[in-house]
Amino acid sequence: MIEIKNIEKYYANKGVKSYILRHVTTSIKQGEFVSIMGPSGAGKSTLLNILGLLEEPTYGEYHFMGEDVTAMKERQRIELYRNHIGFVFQAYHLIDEMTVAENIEAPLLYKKIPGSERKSRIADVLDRFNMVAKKDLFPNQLSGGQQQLVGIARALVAQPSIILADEPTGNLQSAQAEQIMDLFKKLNQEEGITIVQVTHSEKNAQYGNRILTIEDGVIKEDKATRLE
Ligand SMILES: Nc1ncnc2c1ncn2[C@@H]1O[C@H](COP(=O)(O)OP(=O)(O)OP(=O)(O)O)[C@@H](O)[C@H]1O
Repeated sequence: MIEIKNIEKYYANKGVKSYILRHVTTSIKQGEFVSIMGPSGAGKSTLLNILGLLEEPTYGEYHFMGEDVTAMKERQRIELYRNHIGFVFQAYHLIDEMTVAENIEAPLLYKKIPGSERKSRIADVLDRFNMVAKKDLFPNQLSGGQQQLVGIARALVAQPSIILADEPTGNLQSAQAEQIMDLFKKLNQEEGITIVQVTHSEKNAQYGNRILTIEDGVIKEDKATRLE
């Protein structure tokens, strides 16, 4: 599903290049649940953003679902993102002026899904996440865990092939974090949705099947998680 080869990313400042990622080569198959770990500043979010088509690498090849992303025009990349990628952010990134239902609806409007289908898809995810009673509330009327559930519902409603999550439980208390991780595991195991998350938590990483460790922009280790 994902193949990256020799990805490099640097920022040039006054002629001096600071490398964020160097020679990153890996592949992720459909149905995997991968955790990206490593010290602060190692380049984890940068890699996730590149995988999620939110940032471009300076060099290297990226094939997403068989398509050469680096050769694409911006419009094509946006289209690919809308059709296949659900991104979940640590700080939720919900729109404060929109209700829960409206936030969840937003990606469907971009995809030009007709009104009746939008309604039924929103009803489905609200039901599934036990949030029907909260649908007309605004994000600031919800707990952090509930806001992240809305963030995940918004990512899922567009029926993505992959969910990319950047420290999805970073702002949550442990009980809420466990609920989110259980949900990811279920989505992965029961619905076959590919998941890639950045996490600082070894415990969260164990929910997945593989851990990629990045240090100083380089993949240091690529191993399977403990079998349960
Ligand atoms: N626009 C930019 N210009 C210059 N440097 C940048 C820019 N964006 C990110 N960086 C640098 O890239 C490095 C890697 O950042 P990144 O957010 O990918 O790390 P991370 O491993 O996710 O860290 P954390 O765990 O703290 O979130 C950091 O040192 C950061 O300062």
